[in-house]
Amino acid sequence: MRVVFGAGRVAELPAEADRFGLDRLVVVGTPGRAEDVKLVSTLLGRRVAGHFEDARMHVPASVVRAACEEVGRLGADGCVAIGGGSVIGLGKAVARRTGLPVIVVPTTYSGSEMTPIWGITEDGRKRTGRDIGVLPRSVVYDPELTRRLPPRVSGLSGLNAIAHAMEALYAPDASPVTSLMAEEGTRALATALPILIDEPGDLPARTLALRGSWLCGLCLGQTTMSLHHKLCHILGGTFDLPHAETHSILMPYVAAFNLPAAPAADAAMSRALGVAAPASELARLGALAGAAPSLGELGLAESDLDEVMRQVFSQPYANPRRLWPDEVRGLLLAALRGTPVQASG
Ligand SMILES: NC(=O)C1=CN([C@@H]2O[C@H](COP(=O)(O)OP(=O)(O)OC[C@H]3O[C@@H](n4cnc5c(N)ncnc54)[C@H](O)[C@@H]3O)[C@@H](O)[C@H]2O)C=CC1
Ligand SMILES: O=C(O)/C=C\C(=O)CC(=O)O
Repeated sequence: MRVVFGAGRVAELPAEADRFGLDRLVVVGTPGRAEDVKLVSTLLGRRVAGHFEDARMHVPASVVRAACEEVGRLGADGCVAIGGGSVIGLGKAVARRTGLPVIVVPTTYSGSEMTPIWGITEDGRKRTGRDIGVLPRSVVYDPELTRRLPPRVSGLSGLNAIAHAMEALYAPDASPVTSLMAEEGTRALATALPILIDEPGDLPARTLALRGSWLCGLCLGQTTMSLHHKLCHILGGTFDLPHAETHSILMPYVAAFNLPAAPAADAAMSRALGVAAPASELARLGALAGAAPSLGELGLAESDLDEVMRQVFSQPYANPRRLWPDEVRGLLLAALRGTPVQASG
């Protein structure tokens, strides 16, 4: 995978397309972000065969089918996806179905561009998998493009990236390299996000945050995720809760639950966040970003927890602390009610 990183470097997109011999590209975007699609289309000029601007969160299968039909109708030889994790996810899903390459220009901090993980939602279930074929051929990170990203989207998607790092630190297949990336990615985002919430146009902080999401995304792609990602996956796929906000609300509870069972991860998170109690700091950052105070505020009901629990325990899952149903339900209830997170962890 190639990475082009730096302010103004989106101008190198045509050279990236030429490097792979792509000259019938479909530009993929999301409703409300027509200006991004226009910018990329203008840069790519004659290499653009058409557009598909209907990417949605959690990548509904119906949208994937529609995008693939359009790609086929246009005789495209690849896609350029510009946007957040939802757009990148659609680009990957199209790559998986058509075998065509995708080039990605990320504009949030989800980290998806760095992973071979695809996800598709159908009939109230989100399926995910790993396939090296969906990994973007080239990723163009340009902090200039993120200067008008709203503070809330910056904060919540940045916390989603920190969640990748936290779970990478206690992953069963963590390595010294993934742990270094996780700690440094967390430090970069935890430093940049409060600045961006106050000053969204701050270019050095934008650059630092993109660097952090690059590192955290790599961690996600290279390790096995645990309870936190499992819960968010279920809450997003089955209950349609918003992805990054769900991560932001739940992460402090999972940190308080898991980190005491993973001392090295706990120490790394403490160093990266510059505090003794990472869980409380993650809760503070979530509130600063504008996350709702509880999963209940997002619409999750206590009666939904039976289904969440059924799915969590439907197959074995990696986790540093043994999972007992009453403890997992207790964690979920606390997050659902917005009970103040325990200072431990
Ligand atoms: N497969 C993987 O490795 C991963 C996948 N994901 C997936 O990514 C999705 C969530 O991604 P997010 O980026 O959090 O959300 P998103 O892609 O839905 O974007 C959030 C909002 O930000 C807006 N936005 C994007 N760029 C903007 C800009 N430059 N200026 C102003 N507004 C802008 C979008 O229009 C949207 O309203 C989920 O579907 C999740 O499953 C997330 C992480 C990793
Ligand atoms: O949950 C995450 O942030 C990481 C992976 C995914 O979102 C994959 C997916 O569900 O699309």
